[in-house]
Amino acid sequence: MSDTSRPTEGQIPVTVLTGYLGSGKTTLLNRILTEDHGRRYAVIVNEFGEIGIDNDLIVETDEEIYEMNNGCICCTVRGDLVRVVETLTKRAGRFDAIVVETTGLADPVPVAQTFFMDDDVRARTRLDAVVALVDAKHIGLRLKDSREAEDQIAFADVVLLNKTDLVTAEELARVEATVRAINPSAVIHRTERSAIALDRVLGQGAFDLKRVLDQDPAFLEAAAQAHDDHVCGPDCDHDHHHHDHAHGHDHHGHDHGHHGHDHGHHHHDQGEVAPIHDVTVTSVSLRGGELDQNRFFPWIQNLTQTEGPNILRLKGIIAFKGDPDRYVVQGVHMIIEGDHQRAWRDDEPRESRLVFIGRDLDAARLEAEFLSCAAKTREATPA
Ligand SMILES: Nc1nc2c(ncn2[C@@H]2O[C@H](COP(=O)(O)OP(=O)(O)OP(=O)(O)O)[C@@H](O)[C@H]2O)c(=O)[nH]1
Repeated sequence: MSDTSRPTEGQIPVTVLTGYLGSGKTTLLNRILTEDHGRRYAVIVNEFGEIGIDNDLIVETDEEIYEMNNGCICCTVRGDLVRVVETLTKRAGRFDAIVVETTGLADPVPVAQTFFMDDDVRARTRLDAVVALVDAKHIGLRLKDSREAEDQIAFADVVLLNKTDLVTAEELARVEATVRAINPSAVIHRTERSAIALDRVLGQGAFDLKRVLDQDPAFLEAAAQAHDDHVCGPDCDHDHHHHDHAHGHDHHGHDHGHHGHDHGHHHHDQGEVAPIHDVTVTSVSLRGGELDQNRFFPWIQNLTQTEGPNILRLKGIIAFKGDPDRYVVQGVHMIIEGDHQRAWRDDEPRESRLVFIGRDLDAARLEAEFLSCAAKTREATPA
């Protein structure tokens, strides 16, 4: 391990959680926030769909949670990340460590660089480990169509090979061999529902700057360069080393209702620079009032069976008419699950929110069908 990555007294350890959409990051985060480990975590969450569902899916906690929704953590809001971390480090003593949950489409490299690009941040924090969640069931598909999925695994210090319940032993062995081929040095743990002794994930001292520099000698230079433009502006080409995927889809097209994703990765608007994300992925955010469960469930089940391959992720908080509890629905491709969460509070509107993230999403159709699940308001009384 190099000197630069050696922990020194007073540096706050930072764990970066990465992994593709729906791989189990929030599930792990919730374990970190609820298990009785005697440590306090400050959490920074960056999400992709824009109507703030992720924050609602994190367990209620006394820990400090910072939501960053105005773009993707690995590019446009990196300056914000520096500021949040700076703020946190000034409050050192109130927590023991920082956990950063990135969006499923983020490249962990620029997020990691953040902890080296600013002198203050660098002096006060220590990147402990980049932990990648891998969805054992869907990673095969993802590696075919998404560069991000591979980059996330390649850069990880610790990999949780998750959702082992959804694959056979043979499939799992194949997936593990694939992960190993992408990243020969990561520690790999097999998990179900992200269940793991947290001391195998946190406090690892696993981020190895020397290994990173061996693979990418420009890592720290790129970090310094990123510091110059700080908010990673349009000319941000600091570290897009292997983001060479083509784009060309109109990913504004699905901007819908209450802001579709509009993701904020529009480096290409300025010309030459390749986008650092898979811009064929878009999101559709929907809002409505109370829904009728007899309409909603058949619709969403049918939709995920027919459109599943294009739906990378769906998440929703639904208000069913007559139901005192919030209902959370989540899906990854054709696998969908739902559960009651907690009672609606008197001071919150009984509103239903649903976000789809995927490819070729038909926003108009999704919205029309979603709205047609609305619970009927009181029958009109005949005059
Ligand atoms: N069957 C099964 N489902 C899992 C497992 N781990 C997580 N899930 C489910 O997969 C879905 C996605 O899990 P999350 O923890 O929200 O995934 P995430 O990586 O935070 O998702 P994004 O924030 O959208 O990228 C949820 O419905 C989880 O309950 C697992 O090991 N097995």
